[in-house]
Amino acid sequence: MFLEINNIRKSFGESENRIEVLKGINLDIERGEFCVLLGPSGSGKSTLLNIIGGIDSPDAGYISIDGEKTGEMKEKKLTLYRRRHLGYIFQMYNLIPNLTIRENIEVGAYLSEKPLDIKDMLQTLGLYEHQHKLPNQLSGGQQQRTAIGRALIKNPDILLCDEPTGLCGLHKNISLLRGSLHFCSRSSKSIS
Ligand SMILES: Nc1ncnc2c1ncn2[C@@H]1O[C@H](COP(=O)(O)OP(=O)(O)OP(=O)(O)O)[C@@H](O)[C@H]1O
Repeated sequence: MFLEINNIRKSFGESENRIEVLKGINLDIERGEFCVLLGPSGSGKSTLLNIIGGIDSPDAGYISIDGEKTGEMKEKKLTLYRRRHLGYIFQMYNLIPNLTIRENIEVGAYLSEKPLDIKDMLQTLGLYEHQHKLPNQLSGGQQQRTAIGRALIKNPDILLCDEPTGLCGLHKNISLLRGSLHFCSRSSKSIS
C-alpha cells in the first residue's frame, strides 16, 4: 500500500468550543490511484489534506507513505518528504506576489530532483503569454493554474489538490503525471 491513512482523528478548540472534525478516517490508496474526497463545506477535507501533507498533525492515528509513518519522521526528513514527493495545490493558491508567473512555477521546479519542462508547463496551462506578469495582473482561474503548474512541475509522487477546479480540461497534465497518486478534495456543494 503506497498511502495508508489509519484511524486519523483531529479536533480544534477547547472545552465547549471543541469541535471534532475527523473522527477516525481510514483509507488505503495505491500508487497511480486517483481519489476524490467529497464532503460539505467545513467537514474536514482541507484538514485531512494538511495532515497527509505533513502541514498539520493528527491527534491520533497515522499516515504512512510507502511504509514509512510521517509522524515518526524527524523535522528534516519531513521537510525532504514534502519537498521531494509532494505537490500541493492550495485552495487559496498561495502564490508569491512579487514573483512573476514563470518564477512562481519555477519555485516548484527548484524543489524537485526530476522537474518537468517549464516551457511545456506554461504552454499546457495556457500561461505562456502571461509568464512575465505578476499574480495580481491575472484572473482567478489563471492564478489557480499557476498554482497547479507550481505543484505539477515537481512531477511529484503524490499530488494533493484542494478544490482544484482549474484542473478540469487539463488532461494533458494528468497524463504527464501518470504513475503518480492524485488526491483531490471538492465540496459536494460545488459538484451539484
Ligand atoms: N486551525 C483551525 N483552528 C480551528 N478550527 C479549524 C482550524 N482549521 C479548520 N478548522 C475548523 O475545522 C472544520 C473543518 O475545516 P476544513 O477547512 O478542513 O473544512 P473543508 O471540508 O475543507 O471546508 P471547505 O469545503 O469549505 O473548504 C471547520 O469547522 C473549520 O472551522
